[in-house]
Amino acid sequence: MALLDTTKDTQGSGLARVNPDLASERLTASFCVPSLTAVLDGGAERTRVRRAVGTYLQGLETTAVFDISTQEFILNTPTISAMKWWPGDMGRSATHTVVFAQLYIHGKCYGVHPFIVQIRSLQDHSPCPGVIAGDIGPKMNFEHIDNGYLMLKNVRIPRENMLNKFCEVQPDGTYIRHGSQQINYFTMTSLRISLIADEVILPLMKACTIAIRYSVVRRQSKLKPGEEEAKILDYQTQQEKLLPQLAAAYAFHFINNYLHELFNKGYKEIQGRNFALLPELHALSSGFKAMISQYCTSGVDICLRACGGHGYSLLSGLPSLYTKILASCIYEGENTILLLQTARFLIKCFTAARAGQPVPPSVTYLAAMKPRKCPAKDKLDFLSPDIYTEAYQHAAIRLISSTAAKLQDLIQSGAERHEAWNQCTVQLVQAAKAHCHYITVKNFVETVEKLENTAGIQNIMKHLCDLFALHGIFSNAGIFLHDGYITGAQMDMVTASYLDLLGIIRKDAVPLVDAFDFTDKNLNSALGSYDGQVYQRLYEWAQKAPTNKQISPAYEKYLKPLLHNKLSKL
Ligand SMILES: CCCCCCC/C=C/C(=O)SCCNC(=O)CCNC(=O)[C@H](O)C(C)(C)COP(=O)(O)OP(=O)(O)OC[C@H]1O[C@@H](n2cnc3c(N)ncnc32)[C@H](O)[C@@H]1OP(=O)(O)O
Ligand SMILES: Cc1cc2nc3c(=O)[nH]c(=O)nc-3n(C[C@H](O)[C@H](O)[C@H](O)COP(=O)(O)OP(=O)(O)OC[C@H]3O[C@@H](n4cnc5c(N)ncnc54)[C@H](O)[C@@H]3O)c2cc1C
Repeated sequence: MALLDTTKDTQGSGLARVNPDLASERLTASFCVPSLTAVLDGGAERTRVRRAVGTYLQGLETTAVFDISTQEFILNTPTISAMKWWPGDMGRSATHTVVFAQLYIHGKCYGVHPFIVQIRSLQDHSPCPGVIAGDIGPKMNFEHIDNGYLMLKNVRIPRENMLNKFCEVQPDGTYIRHGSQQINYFTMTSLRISLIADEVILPLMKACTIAIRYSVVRRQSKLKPGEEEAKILDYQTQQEKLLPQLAAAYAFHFINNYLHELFNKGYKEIQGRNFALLPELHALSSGFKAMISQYCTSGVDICLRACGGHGYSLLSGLPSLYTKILASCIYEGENTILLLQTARFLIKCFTAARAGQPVPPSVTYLAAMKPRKCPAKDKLDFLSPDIYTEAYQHAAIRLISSTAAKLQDLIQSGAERHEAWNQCTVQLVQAAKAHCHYITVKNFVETVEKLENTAGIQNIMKHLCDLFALHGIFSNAGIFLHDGYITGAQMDMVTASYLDLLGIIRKDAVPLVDAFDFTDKNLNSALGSYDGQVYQRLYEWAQKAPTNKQISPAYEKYLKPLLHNKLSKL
């Protein structure tokens, strides 16, 4: 299946002529767009689940008390502050929902478990007895989804309504668990991974497509006196805004494939009741959901600003991409919380690795004692994947090990573990990000190596990989300079190679976004259509605004009297 429908939808717009700027960009491509699209299409399958939970799961206050006499659970939400807020489709549509609640049997709490609860009548859609549910009101975006609130008052559900694949309550109240407690959180892991492609990477790909196509149509000022106005993408600063975002979109597409592979493997194991992969899967899905959503959200923001005034128009399609993707930094686990989960795993693995114990594959590098200095001698050395991958690995190890040492020191000087942890959280977040950045670069390099049979594609992907890696070093220079692993002189080499790459990738920028294969309908942007007819489309779409179809109501009431001198001059 293609990433998206492949037909370019220029029909219906009445604007079939392709802008010559875009046509020339495509003619000079260094690779074949359909071949690259085919490479991108090798992505993993996606699933989508919806259900209801919030940040501090352990602290959930809604209870499900087992009543042996009736073989039912009785669900209660004790206070307004404990009310569930946000679940999608629950405000006005859903008849049933999965509620996470603390399970109580004979007065003993067994922790958070999922229960199917009917919330509305199947006859007239009215709330079931004891159910208080409604829509949470206006939001920044997501107006198409009725996010809801829910409170339960003595709602009774049959024993069978507890989702019992891994835990069950028998009729006599005996509680049986078939796996780890954490398996109850698995739907979150699954959703975190499955939303990355559609809700996070795709919006960045769309934003890049819009901004890059627009940037070869938009001409402003002159690069050389006497010449015509330059395409804005020919300015180095514009390239430096957009091309790293493009490289990131590719990097994340490939890491998404990596995550899906890991997930499929883990899922298979879990079906066979082997939960060993769960901690690594949780750490990687949390870290990558956070890192990618943060990166892509600022990427979309950069694309919007890079389009100047027209970017701010809703007709560009960019504002709605931004307000939607921003939510991905919050839902399905707020990003800081998730990075701290990754950090928790990293600290444990670091301690184990340094003690010579086995650790999961993604963190075996923590056992390595690495050279203290970057061996690069000139700027071309920084186009060597070994050189920059080592630099990322070194930075991740340094941040993880120094934070582990700080944590240890605080505890040894008498701080309680939770207090020491809180005093390290800023650095823990930084360490988790460095780990994810390192894995992303390493995975990009490995993906490029595997493209050996398609030399043209491999070549351009290598440039993008180099750009992604060097952009990360250039824009986080302090992390690499901190302990002298990279020197100031070497950082100048990084900068030089990084800037060279912008010029190289610039000529392939349009075909690189064409390869994402979005239809015009899908982009819904006056700036980003395939044919590049930006100004005609903007004009046409602006005409359709209701405000252009009627005389301003303010005219009769205010303007006309003013213009006809009938209002007081005071
Ligand atoms: C078209 C539109 C599409 C958009 C759709 C948007 C849909 C959005 C849906 C939602 O937002 S649903 C709500 C999502 N809510 C969350 O994600 C809540 C976030 N909170 C949590 O995930 C957890 O509670 C927590 C904060 C990670 C837990 O922290 P805490 O430290 O309190 O841990 P415990 O609960 O005690 O867990 C201890 C133990 O378990 C490990 N663990 C936590 N989560 C998982 C997991 N998913 N898988 C495996 N293991 C997990 C945790 O790391 C601890 O491990 P140890 O260190 O003790 O070994
Ligand atoms: C568009 C959208 C759709 C949603 N859809 C659903 C849905 O379908 N189902 C559903 O159940 N929920 C849904 N949610 C809710 C969402 O899952 C939560 O909003 C999210 O998990 C964050 O939790 P919170 O709102 O309690 O934030 P909080 O936890 O209150 O976070 C606020 C701030 O406190 C910080 N913070 C909190 N705890 C800690 C800590 N321990 N250490 C350090 N800092 C901390 C956070 O980093 C953040 O900066 C949706 C939310 C949105 C925006």
